[in-house]
Amino acid sequence: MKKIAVVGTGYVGLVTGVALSDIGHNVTCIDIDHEKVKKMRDGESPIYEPGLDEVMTRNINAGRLHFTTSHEEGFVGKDVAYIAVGTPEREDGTADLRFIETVAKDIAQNITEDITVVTKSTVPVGTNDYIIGLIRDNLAKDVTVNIVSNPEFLREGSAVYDAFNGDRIVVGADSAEAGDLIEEINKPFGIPVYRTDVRSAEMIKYASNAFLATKIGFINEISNLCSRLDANVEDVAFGMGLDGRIGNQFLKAGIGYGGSCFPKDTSALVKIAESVDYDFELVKSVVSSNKRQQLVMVDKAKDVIGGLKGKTIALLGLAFKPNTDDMRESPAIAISRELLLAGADVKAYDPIAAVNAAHFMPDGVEYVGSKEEALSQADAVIIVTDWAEFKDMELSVFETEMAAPVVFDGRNCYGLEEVSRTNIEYYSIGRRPVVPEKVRVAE
Ligand SMILES: NC(=O)C1=CN([C@@H]2O[C@H](COP(=O)(O)OP(=O)(O)OC[C@H]3O[C@@H](n4cnc5c(N)ncnc54)[C@H](O)[C@@H]3O)[C@@H](O)[C@H]2O)C=CC1
Ligand SMILES: O=C(O)[C@H]1O[C@H](OP(=O)(O)OP(=O)(O)OC[C@H]2O[C@@H](n3ccc(=O)[nH]c3=O)[C@H](O)[C@@H]2O)[C@H](O)[C@@H](O)[C@@H]1O
Repeated sequence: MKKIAVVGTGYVGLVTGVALSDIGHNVTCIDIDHEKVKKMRDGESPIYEPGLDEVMTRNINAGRLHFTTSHEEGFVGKDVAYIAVGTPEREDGTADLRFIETVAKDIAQNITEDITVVTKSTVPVGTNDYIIGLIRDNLAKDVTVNIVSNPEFLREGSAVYDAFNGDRIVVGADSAEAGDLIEEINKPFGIPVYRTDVRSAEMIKYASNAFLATKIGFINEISNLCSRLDANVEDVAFGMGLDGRIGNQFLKAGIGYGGSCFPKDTSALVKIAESVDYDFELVKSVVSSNKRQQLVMVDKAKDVIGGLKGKTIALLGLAFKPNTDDMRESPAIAISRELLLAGADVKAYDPIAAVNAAHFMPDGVEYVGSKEEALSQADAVIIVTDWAEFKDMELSVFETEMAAPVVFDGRNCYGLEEVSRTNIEYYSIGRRPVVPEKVRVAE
């Protein structure tokens, strides 16, 4: 059992702290946000993440999980300090290391004995070298500090599951002793540990996210061809995925990826490349392809319903993916902006993310409390997020609530056969449209 501090209690820090306490370590999570810390002390997670409250409460009650806003208190007597603060995108696309730098100085000023610092945050190659220098230069006491890069691969919405069932744990260390310590700490997870040097570990994180983003971007481009060539992207992806070299994951075509990581990490990788005079053309085109993809359903709606001015468009789902309240870089933002710009009224519903959404979405969007309310009086609906509430609902809801249901499904939630048995005019990603007989006749 080790004594561990985790700095930053966002999606990564909180889940890391909770998981490390669950395997027996004594963990103190530090955050500067007093509101968050108050909630967490009461066993309430400040983020929506399935299963998190339960594991959190279990470990608080067992006396292994603590929360504080005080760096002084948080670092005292710790063997290890994990850094899990944000590294958001700057205006120019580079990663903003401000929060990391502050934490490095806080660590230097407050540690009382030898410590290993572990960087969980996603940081450009070379950052760990810079951070350890910053810590050593600012030390208040004569102690030894080592650094380990331990990038995180969890997905939002399944973060707790991923923490206990990841494919690998990457430990990048230039000091064998520090690497051994972090490997030992993680042993109870039973997840394979891959040891490498610090810089390679930093690159593994960016390369993994950029690769997954490329895979999504690729199938999205294929879906746009399928639409034009009357092929079915779901069948194409399935057929491709049967090849073990390709694999069937991350081949779901849709309205582009969003979230706090793929967009910022692809931009940062382009900038990392530029910093060493390399033009990373492939990732640059993934970034621009994704921006275009986020608007494919809006473009389709413009064509199909004859312009958007004065039309009411319902949005089902706002979060960038289901099972999260995270709105960062959600396609819903670009979609709403474009709809409003074209003169449409936008009525939006999300089962969980609506409160958060208001901070990210353009002004002028009306938020409603149910899918029925969003659909009633709408001229058309765009499905943005594939929440189970939408995927599993009876299609008759569209017919009951809308006078003439026109559905633009950005997540391919429904089978074409099933839709064909209804009166819904239906457009999805990379599949043929379904237009009921009476609409065709009227046209
Ligand atoms: N969100 C995700 O799914 C994943 C994120 N990552 C990476 O992990 C890092 C963290 O991401 P998130 O958890 O999404 O961030 P977040 O933005 O949700 O949380 C960051 C937290 O750090 C706190 N904080 C900021 N400065 C602090 C300081 N000086 N002392 C203590 N607390 C401080 C903030 O109050 C906030 O609660 C980023 O580098 C991100 O790229 C990596 C894998 C998955
Ligand atoms: O670095 C990170 O923050 C994390 O980024 C992603 O996780 P996350 O963004 O939480 O969610 P994903 O499930 O990867 O989905 C990202 C976006 O891609 C979209 N997506 C995903 C898969 C797919 O086949 N098609 C597709 O359009 C989703 O709808 C969503 O908008 C990675 O999957 C994690 O491994 C990584 O740790």
